[in-house]
Amino acid sequence: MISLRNVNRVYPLKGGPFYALRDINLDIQEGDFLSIMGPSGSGKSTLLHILGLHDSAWDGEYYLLGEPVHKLDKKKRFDLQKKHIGFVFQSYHLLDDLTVYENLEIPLSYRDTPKKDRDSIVCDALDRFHIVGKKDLYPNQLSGGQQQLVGVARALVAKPALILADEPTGNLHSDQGREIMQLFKKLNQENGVTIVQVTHSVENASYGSRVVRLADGMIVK
Ligand SMILES: Nc1ncnc2c1ncn2[C@@H]1O[C@H](COP(=O)(O)OP(=O)(O)OP(=O)(O)O)[C@@H](O)[C@H]1O
Repeated sequence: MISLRNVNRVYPLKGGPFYALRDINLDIQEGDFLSIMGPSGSGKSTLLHILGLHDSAWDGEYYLLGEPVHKLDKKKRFDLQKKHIGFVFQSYHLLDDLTVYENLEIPLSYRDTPKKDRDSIVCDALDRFHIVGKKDLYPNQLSGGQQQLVGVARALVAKPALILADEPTGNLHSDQGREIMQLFKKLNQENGVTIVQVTHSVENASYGSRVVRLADGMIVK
């Protein structure tokens, strides 16, 4: 599903070029549940942003679902992202001027889901995440943990083939955190959704099927 070849992410700093990622070669198969681990500053989030097509200032080759991302223009990358990727990023904020319900509807509108089908899909998601009572509230009327739950619900609502998660349980209570990890595991095992998560937590990594470790921007064995 994903193949990175000799990917570098370099920041031109005053003291000289800084390699946030150096010569990354990585293959991720459909149905993998991969955890990216490593010390702070090792390049985990940088890698996830490249995989998620949020960042384009890298060099090397990136194939996603057979598409050569390194050759695609901005519009094609955006289409690929909207169609196939769900994000659970702590920094990937909900839209503040939309209600919980409207936030959940967005990924469906990107995928041209007919309006008549959207309502039942959004209601199912609200139900599944126990946030039915919050549907008309705005993100700033929710606690941090509730916002994160809505973020997870939004990432999953359009059934993406690939889920990218950056510390997906960061703001959640341990029970809620376990619930999210179990849901990820279920989506992975029963629906074949490919998941890549960045985590510092050995417990969270144990839900996945393999770990890639980064150190100083390089994959270490
Ligand atoms: N805009 C930038 N300009 C310069 N250097 C940057 C920039 N963004 C990130 N870096 C550097 O790239 C390196 C990797 O950062 P990244 O956020 O990917 O680390 P991380 O492994 O996700 O860390 P953490 O676990 O603390 O979130 C860090 O040394 C960081 O300082």
